[in-house]
Amino acid sequence: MADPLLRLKSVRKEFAGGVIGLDAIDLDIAQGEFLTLLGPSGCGKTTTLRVIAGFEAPTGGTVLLDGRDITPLRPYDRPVNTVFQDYALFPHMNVSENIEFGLWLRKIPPADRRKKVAAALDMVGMSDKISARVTELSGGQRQRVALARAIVCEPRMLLLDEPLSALDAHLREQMQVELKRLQSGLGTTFVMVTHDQTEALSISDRIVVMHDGRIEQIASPATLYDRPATRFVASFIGTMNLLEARFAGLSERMMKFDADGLHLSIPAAGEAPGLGESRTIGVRPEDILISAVAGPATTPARVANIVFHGKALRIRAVIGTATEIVIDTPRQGETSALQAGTNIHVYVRQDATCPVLAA
Ligand SMILES: Nc1ncnc2c1ncn2[C@@H]1O[C@H](COP(=O)(O)OP(=O)(O)OP(=O)(O)O)[C@@H](O)[C@H]1O
Repeated sequence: MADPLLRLKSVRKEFAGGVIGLDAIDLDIAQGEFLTLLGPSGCGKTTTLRVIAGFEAPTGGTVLLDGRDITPLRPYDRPVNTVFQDYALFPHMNVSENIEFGLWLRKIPPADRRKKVAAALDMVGMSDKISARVTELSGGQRQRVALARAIVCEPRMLLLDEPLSALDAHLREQMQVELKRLQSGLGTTFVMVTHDQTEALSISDRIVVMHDGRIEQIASPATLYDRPATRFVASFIGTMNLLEARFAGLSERMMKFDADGLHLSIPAAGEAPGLGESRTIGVRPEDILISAVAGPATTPARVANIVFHGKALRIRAVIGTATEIVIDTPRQGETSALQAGTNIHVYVRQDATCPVLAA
């Protein structure tokens, strides 16, 4: 990436008692991107955000903004603003006063303050609530006021810590769309923390998957889904069959693998393993297809159980010696007649992207 807006260079955070919050993180964030920090509880997402904001001083490494070392700067001296999980609005102030507060601190003249407050409220669709008390607002409305307050000072970067976690599922989905629209409209760099992979996949330009204070992979949502680099990422993003497969030879630039009878075909890249050598290969449940009849590429399987998922069925089946696989199949015709114990034939979709996974 040429000249990132923000660069974390070997950033390390060791807390009192020797807990490693961040273990030498390197991360470049581009101007104007929507970047999400994703990972399980305790992986270091919030610590990363707090280090960028300046609330937490790293115990090693540097934070650069536009190439300038901002590591020693206090939060309020950074052109960065944070939207907190609980919104942190001032309950004794009305909507307009909440939004205006930061402008007042920066000694912006009253007429300009009013204009900026009106523009920020307009951006979040809350112009009609300018004089409302924040205690009278719904969760979604408070979230919008918190966003307006954060963008009104035109930060270079907006940091969002689980900003939608207090909202119910329906409103959350609606706010995801609004957040993305707001970010593209402003062209401001957004860095968001979430542990919700669906949210991360639907909203982000790039996702940083974290695990144990380290970065496992940084990629676009589609790349993370199609080509997870490690077992951790593969099992964290969506559902993935992690199959131990033996290399069975090269054919027409494809590497053939056998996973307990299931045939896998992967474009040859790099050095091929030795014959019989084993690799972990990821196969998405929707890439395993069911056939009523046996064919040269199919593998016999026995249905173990079926879970109804609305328009799809999730089938657990057993192949080979005792390998369990998960299959997602549309609910239609013959599949709706399947039940536990049914013998079926399965094969992997030809155009499936089956990543070879690192440990
Ligand atoms: N102030 C602190 N003192 C000691 N340890 C801390 C402190 N803050 C965070 N940690 C530890 O650092 C690690 C990373 O914490 P962090 O809050 O960044 O994780 P997270 O990914 O944001 O988790 P969550 O999704 O639960 O908020 C955890 O092991 C946590 O217990």
